[in-house]
Amino acid sequence: MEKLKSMIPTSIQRMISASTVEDLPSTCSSLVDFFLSLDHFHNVVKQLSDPEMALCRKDTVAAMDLKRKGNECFSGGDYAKALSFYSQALRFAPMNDDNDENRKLVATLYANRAFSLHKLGLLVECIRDCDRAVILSPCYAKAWYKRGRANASLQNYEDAMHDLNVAMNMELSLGGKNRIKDELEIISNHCQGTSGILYKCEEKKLGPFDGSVVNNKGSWGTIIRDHSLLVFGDAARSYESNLVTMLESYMAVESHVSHQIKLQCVSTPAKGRGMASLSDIPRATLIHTEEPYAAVVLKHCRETHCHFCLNVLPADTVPCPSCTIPLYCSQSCEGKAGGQRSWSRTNNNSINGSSSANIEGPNASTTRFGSNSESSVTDSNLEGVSEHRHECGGAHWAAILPSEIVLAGRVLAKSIERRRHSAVKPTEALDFSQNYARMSSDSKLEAHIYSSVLTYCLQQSYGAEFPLTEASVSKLVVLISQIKVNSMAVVHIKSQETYALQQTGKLSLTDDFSTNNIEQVISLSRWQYTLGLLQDAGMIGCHHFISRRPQPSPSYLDVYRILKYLKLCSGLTLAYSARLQPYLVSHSSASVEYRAIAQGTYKVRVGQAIYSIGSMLNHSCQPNINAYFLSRRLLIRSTEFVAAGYPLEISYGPQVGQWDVNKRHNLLEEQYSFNCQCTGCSEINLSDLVINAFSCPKAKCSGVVLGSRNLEHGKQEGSSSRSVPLICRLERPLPDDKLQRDEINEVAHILLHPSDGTHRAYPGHCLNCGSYSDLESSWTESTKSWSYVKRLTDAIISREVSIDILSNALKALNVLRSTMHAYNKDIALVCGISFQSFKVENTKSGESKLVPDWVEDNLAEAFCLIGDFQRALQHCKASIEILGKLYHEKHIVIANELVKLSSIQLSLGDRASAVENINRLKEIFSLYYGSHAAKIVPFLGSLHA
Ligand SMILES: C[S@@+](CC[C@H](N)C(=O)[O-])C[C@H]1O[C@@H](n2cnc3c(N)ncnc32)[C@H](O)[C@@H]1O
Repeated sequence: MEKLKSMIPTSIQRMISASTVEDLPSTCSSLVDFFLSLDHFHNVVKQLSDPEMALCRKDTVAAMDLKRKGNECFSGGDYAKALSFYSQALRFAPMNDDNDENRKLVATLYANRAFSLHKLGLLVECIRDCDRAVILSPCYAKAWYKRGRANASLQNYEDAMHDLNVAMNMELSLGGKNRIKDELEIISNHCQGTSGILYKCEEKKLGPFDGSVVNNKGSWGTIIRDHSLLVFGDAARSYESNLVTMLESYMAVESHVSHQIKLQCVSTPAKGRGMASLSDIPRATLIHTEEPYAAVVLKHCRETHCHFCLNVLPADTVPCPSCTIPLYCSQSCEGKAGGQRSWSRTNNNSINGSSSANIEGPNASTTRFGSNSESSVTDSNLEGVSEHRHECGGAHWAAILPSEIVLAGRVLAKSIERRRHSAVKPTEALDFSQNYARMSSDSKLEAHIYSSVLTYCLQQSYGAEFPLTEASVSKLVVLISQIKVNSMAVVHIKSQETYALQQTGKLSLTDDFSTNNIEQVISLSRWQYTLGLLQDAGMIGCHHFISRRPQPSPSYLDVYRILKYLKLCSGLTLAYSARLQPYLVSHSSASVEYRAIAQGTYKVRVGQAIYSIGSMLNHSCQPNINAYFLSRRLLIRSTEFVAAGYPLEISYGPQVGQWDVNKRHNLLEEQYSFNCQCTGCSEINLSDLVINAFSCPKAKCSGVVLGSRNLEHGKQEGSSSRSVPLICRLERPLPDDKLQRDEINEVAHILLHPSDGTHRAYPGHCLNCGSYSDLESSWTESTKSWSYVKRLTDAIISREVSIDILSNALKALNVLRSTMHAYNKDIALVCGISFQSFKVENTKSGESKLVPDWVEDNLAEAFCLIGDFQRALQHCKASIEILGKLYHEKHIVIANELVKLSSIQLSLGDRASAVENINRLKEIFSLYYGSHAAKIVPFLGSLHA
């Protein structure tokens, strides 16, 4: 694209740079004329849209080669790698209905993958792959046999007997028949011996990593099907009861949208249209939910998240039938996304009157065990329109162009298809605002280029319905600018935890164990399975796991790696960390202490989507509603009481307390091209005053010393025609502290009306007592101190925290405390804030990338890492205290800190305080997520003292 851009004549570039929406017909016309006469343009679009030149075409040779590699790995015992090769092979394998050879190849690949999944203990996934294999090849004995084995391990004896009987009938070899007979006998004996309820696995036959339950004590196993979890024994019971308790405790909070709440579109001069409710809304009310008009997975999640529902992919991914790019979590999602050609939808599973009529077909609404996504994606959003069909068939433009351009293509394709189906005008559903005039020259030019290219690509699917004319290109330019303003990032919540291991004061954990590939293999059921395994079988499970690793004698480091590898959910980790301790001590030369510290949640952007109502919500740096997502479904919940008619506003990212007003404005201007007019920005509030402020040099004075930057904002506000704003809004009382409301009001008055009073706000002077502070030297000192903090950050990231680095950081903290104001946000971060906030950086390719804004670089974290939980506790408390001043007391940031605090308290055996904090954090999580808190923050259910 860069080359194409550089070839555009300067005159056209200038014209585009100065254009408004009204000029688009002429700018697009000039550009289209130029492109049509340019060979390079024709080459580019041909490469992008011609299926014959596509890089993502199906390829039998590649599929066969990958299958061979998979077989080699399987024979060599590397099942994780084998799984990965078979999945790759499936992506390349042609899946057209009319070719028996292709059908056979795909069936074999699913069956082979099922064998690998079985070896890895992923039984539910194994069954799903067997289902797929028998749909394609109903007489495939191997697939029936493997499904029978997996069903037996899951205690589905009836299904297991049925599958094995079918396999027996189809198996041709005598040896094979005998093996199946043996299996049938074992199952039948177990069923008789246990009345078909209790199944004692024989470790010899069904070893832990032969895909069966490690349960050599003969204890109970449980499967919680509706949550797609596989938990065994005590783990299952405790998980189940926690889940029930959690769900019960949230019953009080409604779990569906209140019918009384009717939203209406309102308009204000400052922000344009927005949404408000016709009636009062109590806090924590679910106000609205909706499926996207169109959505797209972000590029960095393509290999890890379902391209339709956006959930994390399981190990048994389903590829697109017609190209090699999209991956789905199930055939149901694949069917909804709608590639060009799919396998026949007939269910061939009625062989021998099969009772296992659970074979997943795209028409089936759920699989037997349910996939995490199935239940959350409704059919109502489909309206007969498939999202991927126009991109499919082998052309790779959708894989190359930036996500927001692909999203624009999807929106347009949907409107064309809707028109085909119901005579709706293509523009009718797209009544969104745009900010074209405020876009930078570069963005305008890029929008023009991408629109021309996309028009050409879409033309391949829609021909005369979307011809390559300036009208089409201009429509797309507007659409792209609408998407820039109105699309929402689909964000999923993740939890995180730190493992702490102490060995003679210094911690040195260089993690050479690459988890990346394996992580993709591990699904939730696998974590739970292994967790159940560890808990149920105690250390035996751990031994088994470790014995699979190359090291002859497992050490504490192995356990650390395993925990990291498994990414166990923090609460449960806490629960069984005590069990690991004796193991760790007995297996390492030095005394080792192990603790797990829950770190709360952080957000990950997985997709970009357009919502009919959600995209109309305006922004506020002090939002009164929370937007969150289940799969790709948007949910809106009030986080405070909102009076009828009062605007409902989400945060597009920045919030009061997180950044000062200037930073917030810059970000909103850069990313969304508007100048924020929210209440949080038009009022002066405590956190904006102190967030970057210095302390008063006079002892015992808690006044604020502002730098010139803080004052600049005040002057800006003062120069506007606004009157002195009310500082303390009714619904948001400031914390009752030394800095009283009167004082804030007074400061605001001074800032906004400098000539009115006797006081003047000068940089470097305390607003309370007027004492002068040398900000120049404060800056120098604090800059030096930050460098020590930075070193601590690096040490934590590399897991190499030494006493020296830590003590220097502590000294730096003291300096910072004496120069910066007590409520300075950065000090809170140093003290112990652990939430990871992410900012979006735009790379050169125009694709957004997530980078950590502030990693867990703090003292509480560092003290956890070296095992000094007492001091970690102090710093964590200090952090919460400061954050309490900057945010309102029920802010999600506080909840995240409380997770860590209660986790440390549990580690220290202070149960009473932990319970108090756990209750506080649960209250906050339920305010933000209501009845979905248990689903979104799964560790809540198990975080109990
Ligand atoms: C997603 S749209 C919201 C709906 C939009 N107001 C409309 O009329 O269609 C985002 C746009 O609304 C306006 N907007 C939203 N929040 C704002 C705020 N806090 N201050 C000023 N303008 C805002 C900006 O023009 C922004 O580009």
